[in-house]
Formats: sequence, C-alpha cells, structure tokens
Amino acid sequence: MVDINKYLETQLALAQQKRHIKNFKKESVSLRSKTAAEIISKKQNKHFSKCSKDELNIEHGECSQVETSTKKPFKDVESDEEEYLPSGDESNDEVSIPYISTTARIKQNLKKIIDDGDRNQYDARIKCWKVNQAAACLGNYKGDIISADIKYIVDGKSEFDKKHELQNGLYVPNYIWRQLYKYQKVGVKWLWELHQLQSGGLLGDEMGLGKTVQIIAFLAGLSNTDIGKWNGLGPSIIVAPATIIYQWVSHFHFWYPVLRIAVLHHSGSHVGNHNKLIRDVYQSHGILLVTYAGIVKYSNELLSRKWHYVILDEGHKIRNPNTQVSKLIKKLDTPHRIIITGSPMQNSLQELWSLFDFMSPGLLGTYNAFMEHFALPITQGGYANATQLQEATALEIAKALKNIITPYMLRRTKTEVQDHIKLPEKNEQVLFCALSQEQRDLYMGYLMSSTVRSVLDKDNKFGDPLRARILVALSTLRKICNHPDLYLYEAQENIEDVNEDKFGHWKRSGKMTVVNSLLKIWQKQGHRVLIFSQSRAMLCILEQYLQNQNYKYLKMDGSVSVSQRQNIIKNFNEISEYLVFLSTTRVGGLGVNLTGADRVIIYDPDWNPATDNQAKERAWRIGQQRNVTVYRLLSAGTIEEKIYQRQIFKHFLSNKILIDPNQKNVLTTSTLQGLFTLEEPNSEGDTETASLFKHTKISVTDKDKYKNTDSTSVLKLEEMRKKAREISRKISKETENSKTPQLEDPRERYKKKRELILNPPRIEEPEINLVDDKVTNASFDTVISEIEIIEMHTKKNYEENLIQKVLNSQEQVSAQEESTELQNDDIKSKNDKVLDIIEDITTKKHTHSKEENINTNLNAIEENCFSELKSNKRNNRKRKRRDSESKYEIDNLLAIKKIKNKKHKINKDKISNDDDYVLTKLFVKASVKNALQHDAVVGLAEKEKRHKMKEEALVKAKLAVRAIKFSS
Ligand SMILES: Nc1ncnc2c1ncn2[C@@H]1O[C@H](COP(=O)(O)OP(=O)(O)OP(=O)(O)O)[C@@H](O)[C@H]1O
Repeated sequence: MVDINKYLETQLALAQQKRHIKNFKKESVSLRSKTAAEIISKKQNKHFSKCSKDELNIEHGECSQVETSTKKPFKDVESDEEEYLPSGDESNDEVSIPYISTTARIKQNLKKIIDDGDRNQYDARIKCWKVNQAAACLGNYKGDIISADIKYIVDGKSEFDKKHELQNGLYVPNYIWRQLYKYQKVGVKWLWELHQLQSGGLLGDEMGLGKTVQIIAFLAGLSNTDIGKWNGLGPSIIVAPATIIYQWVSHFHFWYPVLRIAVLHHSGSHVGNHNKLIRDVYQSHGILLVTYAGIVKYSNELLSRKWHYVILDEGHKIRNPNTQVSKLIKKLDTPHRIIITGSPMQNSLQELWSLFDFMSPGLLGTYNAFMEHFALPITQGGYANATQLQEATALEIAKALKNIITPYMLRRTKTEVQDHIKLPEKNEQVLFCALSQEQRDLYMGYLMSSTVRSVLDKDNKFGDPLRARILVALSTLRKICNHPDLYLYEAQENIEDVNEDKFGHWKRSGKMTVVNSLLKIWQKQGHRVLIFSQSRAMLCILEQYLQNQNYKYLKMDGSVSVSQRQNIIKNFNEISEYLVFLSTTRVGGLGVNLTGADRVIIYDPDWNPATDNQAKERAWRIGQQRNVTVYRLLSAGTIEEKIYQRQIFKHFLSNKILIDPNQKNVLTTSTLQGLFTLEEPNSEGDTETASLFKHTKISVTDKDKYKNTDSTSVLKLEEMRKKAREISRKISKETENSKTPQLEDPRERYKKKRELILNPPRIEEPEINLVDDKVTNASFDTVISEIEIIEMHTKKNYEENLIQKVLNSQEQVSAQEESTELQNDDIKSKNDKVLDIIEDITTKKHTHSKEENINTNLNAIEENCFSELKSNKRNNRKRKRRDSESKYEIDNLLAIKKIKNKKHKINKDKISNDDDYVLTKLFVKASVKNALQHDAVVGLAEKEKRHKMKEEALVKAKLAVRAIKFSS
C-alpha cells in the first residue's frame, strides 16, 4: 500500500513537472513563430470554409488535393500538401506540372528502352535476337548478354532449346527453368495449378524475390503449351505502376524475348491510335502493359474484349474497393486473375477483401458481411486495451480467415529462402533525431495556433469538416519536422522575405543534420545511398543541399517521364560515381531494383508502413552483394513518432492475418490530444516510442570511450606526426652521412650498427581513427580500420598456408596410422567421434548458411562419413584405412571451416562496427537521441529467430534419426 502511494506521489510530481515544462515552453515561443503560425492558420481557415465534408478521408480514402495556400511553396512544385496525407490509391504516373529542375539528370543522354508496340520495331528486335542466338550456338557471340537464353548458351550449358515438362503438361523453356531458384520453381508450379483450377491467386513473396521472373517463366510455359481456347497463351494484360512498366519490358526481353510486349501509354513506341495498338497486340497474342491510370483512360477498349490473363503488379493498388480504378479492373473480362504484391495487406482488413474480390470474387463474402464479421472483431481484439474475450474472439476469427485465404496465396519471406538466394546482411534502425531549436520553436508555435485549437476544441464551433482540419494540421506539423522552410515559406507574405542564403540550410533541420553526417561518413566509407522522402518539396531542399556539397546524385520523382525512369535507375546501378539516388517514396519506392546502393535513408515516415517497407526493399534484394543498412529518420517527440506507432499497429494487424494469429500488440488507440503535443523526453531521455520499445533500443556501449578518444585522438595524431618527422629527419641525416663516410667516426658507426641490431626501429602502426573522420587529413580510404588489418592478415595466403599445414601434418599422421594396427575398441571410439563431429558440422553448417562452398563441402563430407561408417561394418581392413582417411578429411574441413567461420565473424563484426561507428558519431553530436532496431519493434526479428530455431531443430531431429539407424 505504501508503495502504491509512493508511486502515485511520484507520478503526480512528474505530471506537475511536465506541465511546468509545457507552460514554460509556451511562454518561450518566439514572436516570429507566433506570427508565422497565425498567418498560416488564417490561410488554412480560409481554405476550410471551401472544403466539402467528403473531400478527405483520414485513413484509407482517396485524398483529393488540399489547396492550403494561395502562394505555392516552391517555384517548381505546385503543392506538396497531399504528399503528407495518408496515402490512398495514389498514382505515381507522370505529374503533368512543368518542372524546371537544375539537376544533371535532365542533361543526361539516356538510352531509352523500346517496347514492342511498333510492329516493325518488334520484328527487328526478334531478327537481331535470332542472329545473336545463332552466333552464340556457334560460339561466335562476342556482344553483351542480351537475353537469358544467350547467357545460358554462352555459359556452356546444354539443351537450351529443350522444354521442361511440369505435371499435366506445362512446357517451360529449359534455359529459364534451370535458372530459376528452387522456391521460384515452386511458384511456377503453383501458378500452373491455379491455372488448371481456373482460379485466381496472389503471389505475395517478399519484395525482391523475383515475382516478375516467376510470372514470366509461367507465361513462357503457357505460350509453349498447346492447350485451351488460345492454343497456349492468349492476349493478356499486365497492369503495373508507371515507374516499372519499362522494367517489365526489359525483364520480358531478357527472359523470354520472343513474346511481344507493348506499352499502352503515351510513352510507348506505338504510333497512331491506341485502339489500333490494342487490336494489333490482341491478334498477335501479345501482352499489353498498362498503368493503373491507363485502365481508366482506355477502359472502353479494354473492357470490351476477353483476355486470357489479367495480372496486377503491385496489386495492392486496388486495395481501396471504392476507387474508380479498382471498380474498372474488377470488370475486366478474364478467367485468370493474378495479383503480385509484396505487401498484400497494408492498412486494414478491408484491403484484403478488395484484393480477393478481384482474384476470387465471393470468397470472402460481401463487403459488409466481411467487415462486420471478420474485420471489426479482429481489429478490436488487436488493441492492447481489448478485453480478454475480444482478444480470444479476434484470435479465432484471424485463424479462420488465414485458413480461408491460404490456398490462394503464396508468400515466402527472405528469411525462408535465404539458403537459396544468399542475401547479404541487413540492419534496419529507427533514429530519433532531435529537432533544431528553430523547429522546436515553430512546432510549439503552431501547436498553439487557431487551427490546432479548433481541432482540439470539443465544441468545435467552426462547423467545417474536422477530418480535413486534422489532416491539414498534421501535415503542417510534418513539414516543420522535415525543414522549417517548408513551413515558413507558406507564411511569407512576399517572396522577397525569403533569405536565399539560409533557405533550406541543413543546419536548421535536425534530420538534415543527421543526413549531413551520414553522407559524409558513407562517402568516405565507399557506400552509396538511396534517400526517400514523401514530399517533392523536401526533395528540392535535399537536392539543393547535395548540389551545395558537390555530391553526385540522380533524382527521380513524378516529374520524370515514365520512359526515362528505367534508364535513370540503370545509370545509378551501373555508374558508381553517383553517391545518392534521390526519390519520392511513391515513385522510386515501388517495384524497382536499386541494388547499386547499400545504404537507405527514409527521411520521413508514411502513414502506410508498406510504403516505407517497399522503399527500403529496393536495395536489399537479389543482386545485392553488400550488406545493407537502412535508417528511418523520425523527429523525436513529434507527430512522426505517432505515425511510426501507427505503422507498427498496421504491421501487427497484417502479421496477425498473414503470419501468426497469436501476435500481441503493445499499442493502444491514440487520442487526438496525443497527436498534437510535443513530447518531452522522460528521465532516461526517451520519448514515447523509445520507452515503449525499450527492449529493442540500440546502445552503443562505448559511447563515452569514443567521446574521450575524440579529443585525445587529435593529440595522438599530432604525436605520431612528430615521430614521423623525427624518423624522416634521422633517415635523411643517415643518407647524408652515408654519402660522406670520410667524415664519420668509425666508432660511432659501429655503435649505431650495434644499436640497430640490438634495438631494431619499431615500425609504427598507423593510428586508426574510429571516431572522428575530421581529425585526420588522410582520406578515409587510406585509413585502414582494425578489422581490415586483421582481414588482410587472415586473407593473405594465411588460409591456404594453414590448410596446407593441416594437410601436411595429416599426411604424416595417416601414414603413421597406416602402419599401425588399430584395435577394435579404438575403431569404435573413432566412429563415435566421427558421429560427434558430423553433428557438430551439421549444426554449424546451418548457422553459417552464407558459406555456400563450405556447405557443399560439408554436405559431401557428411555423406562420406556415413558411407564410411557403413563400410566399416563390412570390411575390417578397409575400415581402418577409411576411418583414418575420413578423419583426415574431416579435420581438414574443420580447419577450413574454422577459418571461414572466423572470416564470416570478422565480416559480421565489420558491419556492426561500421554501423556502430556511424551511430556513435550521431550520438556524440547529439543529433540522434535514440535508436531502435526496426525488425525487433515490428516483431519480425522474433519471427526470424523462431524460423532459424525451427530449422536447426529439424536438422537435429533428422540427425538423431540417422544416428539411431546407423547405431544398429
Ligand atoms: N532466378 C533468377 N536468376 C537471376 N536473377 C534473378 C532471378 N530471380 C530474380 N532475379 C533478379 O532479382 C531482382 C528482383 O526480382 P524482381 O524485380 O522480379 O522481384 P520482385 O519480387 O518482383 O520485387 P518487388 O516486389 O520489389 O517488385 C531482379 O533484378 C531480377 O532480375
């Protein structure tokens, strides 16, 4: 009881303290901030009176454009207000506004990818491909690899023109089949099964696992199989976001060149009327690539025909059943409907219903019945403050739903297929960045403005749509979080008020300060970076910053023509001079491959977690060779934290349906009041999210150590330089002396020589500066990290020497053993040992799946050893020899494995050390207050751990069974 009283007292004291801080802050808001807030509020209020009630939908509706200001914030971006609103069924088609950019990208002479819309163009391409294929067959092909079949032939593989037959007769070209990963083959088989059942399906593999390739392999199979009404593959439609339609073209041209693939978009190669193109492609059983906007535009012509297949890439675009696009797409006449998406459920369960309504109409009942009997109880039971009954009901209904949808959905995660694709490591962190003083001031000022007051006022007397008011207020706060100028510009009455010198300066934004530090370090470390932001205006500020700092970059947003996007992406991936790829999350974040970068910054969070996830997956996918680090930037204590919390809740909800119905949530519903506060850190320096997910916090334990070395390293470096100067003086003196030997006393020479022999000069190790790259004049490339030094030593012939040593010693041992008669007991104990070793190897093998070669070797030796044990039983004499051979082999492999493991560990340490180093710098500079491990926050880390554990357990069980078998 005493304890409770004490606790309450402390809470009261804390609350009072908090109130005091708040009041203090209120008083300390500057006049400038107050004035800016009032000007902006006035403009917003004026706008609200024009706004109709249905214009905005806070969660998932379509957001019509909100014209909040009379003057546009940036000369080349009309209004970016809608970019901060919850994403609805947004299109990333070209923006029709004139966009005058200063970037180098415009000046680039980019080679365009040409589709097969133009018949002559298509014929010419096929002719060229056939000539090249023939040359490859004859061994005369010298050009670039233009297609998968040519690659296959050039690689010296046989039977490229054969077909691989699946059960019930689908004939997939051999050269494609053989190049598919195992799980992709499963995917193709699954699509074939759906086809036979005339059922729709959702291919939901995680992003970057090659869904496109699986679809192409399947369609190639169909076009090779003489079945059905169309005698193979009939005319089909693939609907894709504008940015990736040309990626589809190049994928088709690479994997299955013979198929005609035409783009139904004004950027396409067809000339003349689009009706003619549709007719032409239809007759040649080709594939029509259409954007989501194109479906609306060409609906009359597309709806009037029967299609063999309709495939929606990034099919979550029809997640809102009420949009025109969703309604039209569902009307397309076809028996085969496929959805491809790495994020099948993003915000709510209604989205899942909408996708299934396209694929398998009726499977999830009517919309109303589904919402009432499934969506509502699952969502209600998902909150942390739900009753036990609500929780239990939600669990059972979620299980039932999962069972219904599972047959129609194929989803594999990267963790599940890691053994096949061998992706490098990924580290994903959420950085809580401190607001700059100016941002704080403006943020507090706006919280006191009439717009926010009207939102929080219970007896709202304004009478206009509250939702719209909330959204606009929230997006205004988000602008302040990004950069003060995004907000202040709105408040400027005259354009002259803007101070050109300070405009957009990085020091005025907490998050830009972090970006500045990150880019500096990463450039020196040789990393390449993707920066995503929601808003084009913010992109302009970032672009200006990149130009000022002379960083080479490429930029892609809605203003870039659709036909150029794929080339910009290609250029970035191929030309390593570009440090940064700058893009809006919605244009560059969907479907594209940007594996040229190994660092990702998500500058501002989207309401929809899938948007951010999609963006980060551009780098961490098949084809990536380097370890990837992702930073999600959040302004601590602000609305951005609340958005992130909303993301976590949505994650939780989709995990509950797609992965594990038992998922537990820790978040409660947030209040309106909560959205409009500037959270102060608690006594431990944590704001709300950081303290909620304390267990996922990343602590850089050596923070203080680094701090100290920060200053001392300067001294050390100076000391080192002094020594170097001394040594060089000495050397030059000696050289001079050696030139004039007659002047030197022979006794002195003898003394020096003796000294040199007794005390050879120590070679100074270069000082390793792990803390502040500023204190050294040397370029980062020449400063070798400790890990690199270790690696150099371990790499340089060390491995080979050691293996050789092991081999030599083993040769001696086995020669001795050959000559010695082994006793039966001895053999038995050796066999036991072999079994132990095998178990050890097998366990280790699965914890180091990255080492492909080792695994192959280990598999071989494992098999060897078992057959060894078998033969031991048969032949005693043979057994003795083989036993020693197998031991010899195992020992060698163990030695190799040890080295490899060590290397692997060093590599892993290097990643964490690289990231630790970056984090430490950010902590030291106080620009970052806290960092969380994102995967742990959204529960993925736990899932991954469970998966790995399950895999290991399975291996052990298998081994146990084998051991029993052989023991008899
Ligand atoms: N079997 C394969 N062999 C070689 N490359 C492959 C294979 N499968 C996929 N890839 C490559 O992996 C990359 C990712 O593939 P793809 O774009 O199809 O992934 P995705 O699952 O559609 O991703 P997203 O969901 O982001 O659109 C591409 O560059 C693709 O060429």
